Amino acid sequence: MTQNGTVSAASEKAENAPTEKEKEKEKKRDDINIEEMQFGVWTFKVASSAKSALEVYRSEIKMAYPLFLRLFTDIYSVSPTLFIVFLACKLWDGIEEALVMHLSSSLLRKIEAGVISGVPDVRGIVTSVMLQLVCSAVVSYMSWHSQRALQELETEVRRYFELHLMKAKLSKDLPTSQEASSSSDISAFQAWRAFADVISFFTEMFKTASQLALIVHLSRESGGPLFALLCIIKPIFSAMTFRAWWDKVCFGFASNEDYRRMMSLENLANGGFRQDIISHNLGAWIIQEYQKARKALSGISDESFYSVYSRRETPTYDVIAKVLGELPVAYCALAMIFKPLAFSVASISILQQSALTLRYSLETILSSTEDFRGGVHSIRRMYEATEIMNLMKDGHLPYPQIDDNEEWNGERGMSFELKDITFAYPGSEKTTMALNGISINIKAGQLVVIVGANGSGKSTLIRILSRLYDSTSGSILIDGHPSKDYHVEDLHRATAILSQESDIYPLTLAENIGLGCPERSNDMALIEEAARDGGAAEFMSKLKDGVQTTLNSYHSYFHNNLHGNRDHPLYEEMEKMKKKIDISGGERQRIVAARSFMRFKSGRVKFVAVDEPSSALDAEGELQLFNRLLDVRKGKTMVFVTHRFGHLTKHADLLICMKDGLIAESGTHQELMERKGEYAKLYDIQAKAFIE
Ligand SMILES: Nc1ncnc2c1ncn2[C@@H]1O[C@H](COP(=O)(O)OP(=O)(O)OP(=O)(O)O)[C@@H](O)[C@H]1O
Repeated sequence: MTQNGTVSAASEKAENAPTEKEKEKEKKRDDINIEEMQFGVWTFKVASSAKSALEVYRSEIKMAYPLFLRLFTDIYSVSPTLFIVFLACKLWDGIEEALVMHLSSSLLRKIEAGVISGVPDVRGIVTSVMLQLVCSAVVSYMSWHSQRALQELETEVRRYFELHLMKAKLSKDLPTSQEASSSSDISAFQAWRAFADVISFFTEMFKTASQLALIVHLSRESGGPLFALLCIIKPIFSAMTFRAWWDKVCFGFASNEDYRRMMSLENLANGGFRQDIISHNLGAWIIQEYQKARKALSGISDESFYSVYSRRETPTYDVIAKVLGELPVAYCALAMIFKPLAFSVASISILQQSALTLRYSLETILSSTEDFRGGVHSIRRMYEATEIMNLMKDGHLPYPQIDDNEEWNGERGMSFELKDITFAYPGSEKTTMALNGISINIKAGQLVVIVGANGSGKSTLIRILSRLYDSTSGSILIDGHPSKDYHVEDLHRATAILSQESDIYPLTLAENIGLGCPERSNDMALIEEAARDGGAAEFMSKLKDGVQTTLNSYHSYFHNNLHGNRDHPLYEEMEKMKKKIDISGGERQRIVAARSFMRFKSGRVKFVAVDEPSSALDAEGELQLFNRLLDVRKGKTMVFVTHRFGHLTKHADLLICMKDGLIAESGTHQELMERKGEYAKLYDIQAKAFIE
């Protein structure tokens, strides 16, 4: 007893002990200070790190390094040549300005010397001019190449990541796709932008370094490093003192009640409430309440939070920054006074220009650190999106276990044994389970009808049987083996789901039906047969393009100067493109039903799950659909979920009546009617509707 107690206490302690991940998260939290500030109607929460800015950058770059390596390797693999050309162009971009300036400076000096001495160095000037011309030609040539390489690489990279992201999305199972953490809105374009931002950041760094080197070189005889320092002092000062929100981790919200009331009233006036405002005469009341709130707000700023946050209370910083910006000029002037021979007008002008360019580059770097961080974050999200692990574990057994063809053509459907099944939807905030202890046996080839009130768990049970979800607890045997042991794809291949949730794909109607059996999706004869079985053939024959009609077809177009020119042939063409073809709800359900009949043509289906697929069908259409489904039931287990079960009761081997996630009753129609319980009640309500 004592021993047991000790063991269980120890294991409980171990269970409650924080994991490495939790510890790391906790440590990160400890490193963050959150400061709350109030600006006008806004409350700001600004996070700052307990670490120094340098430490934060260092750790961010360290963490980003493997990501860069991976991204660069991926992009290199997409197109090595383009990648190298692109990097070479960016490298050139980094030194181009410094080189051009260096050449200009050398030419200017020679010209100046010629002007002063009256004897120009013709050879030197001609060489410098030639060099400058060659350099300009190379700059234009490289810039053209850079643009082309950029566009071509962008197209290639976007296609590559689009495919990767699409593959990742398509391989997610249903529970995983419903997890908030698995839903990523990252697109291939964003991934490219992130790459471009990161590269631009590094290019700008390189540019700054090369300009800095040029300045040190140009002013080497007159205290180069000091001059270089004076050039960068202003942007560094501005970056350190400017209160900008974009490089902060912050969260701001309108906390002033009067302001929020004003905004709600404005939304009421602007939103889609016209009918109520007119019929209830709300106009005057809205204006009166708005004015009241406005008055209460008087004296409190409701400017955008971006501008109130970055506004300075005193001009001190601006004055200091301006003065610091003039330091390079002051330095040149002083140096000229004390060391007149060390300077020429040309070198001063070049130094001035270099100082300005350097300052601009530095400011660009400092203001784009957030873009850089954003880029790293997007790259991380993109790789995470392609690496989500499915929540449902795949099994190792093929399905069906019996591999002789006779069984496939055959006599048996799928059998199910469910024991104590409970299920809650991933992320659901409900306090009750969707299924709450279901035990039931469905024999191979049986026809089962599930009835019950809204929300009683019928569709959920169908989803569990079809292995779209795994149960939270309990066990399911399919053909005698635990369902989790089978390959999920094999089970899905052996299952046909005809559900209220299925809809029309943005493809041709023929493809909509043909995709029930992708291997035979081009077989028009089969598609037409499936269309007849699903009751879709007749209405499709009346469409102008018949089975080749596409609903919700993808269109992308642009126009210019066409508005107000309605007689223009291009306007008519554009309008034609805008027109949409639509079909009724019942016709949609017929196409979806035809898709299921197409699925049966694969000859592999052993389980048919029919979940209320006839809600929009007319009475005749519904009867025909059920009869055609019954006609193909040989070799298949069929489970129907329906509120209108009258047609099916006489065919059903088993009726299940559900209530609050539980099986309230099960048995044959006769047995359940005799019991006079929930099923009998539902049946009588339907029957009475016809008698009375
Ligand atoms: N995707 C989902 N996420 C979270 N909860 C869900 C989801 N789908 C259904 N539920 C909840 O699970 C419970 C069972 O729903 P289910 O759809 O199985 O009921 P049903 O008997 O088929 O209802 P109906 O007759 O209205 O189709 C309900 O409480 C419902 O709100």
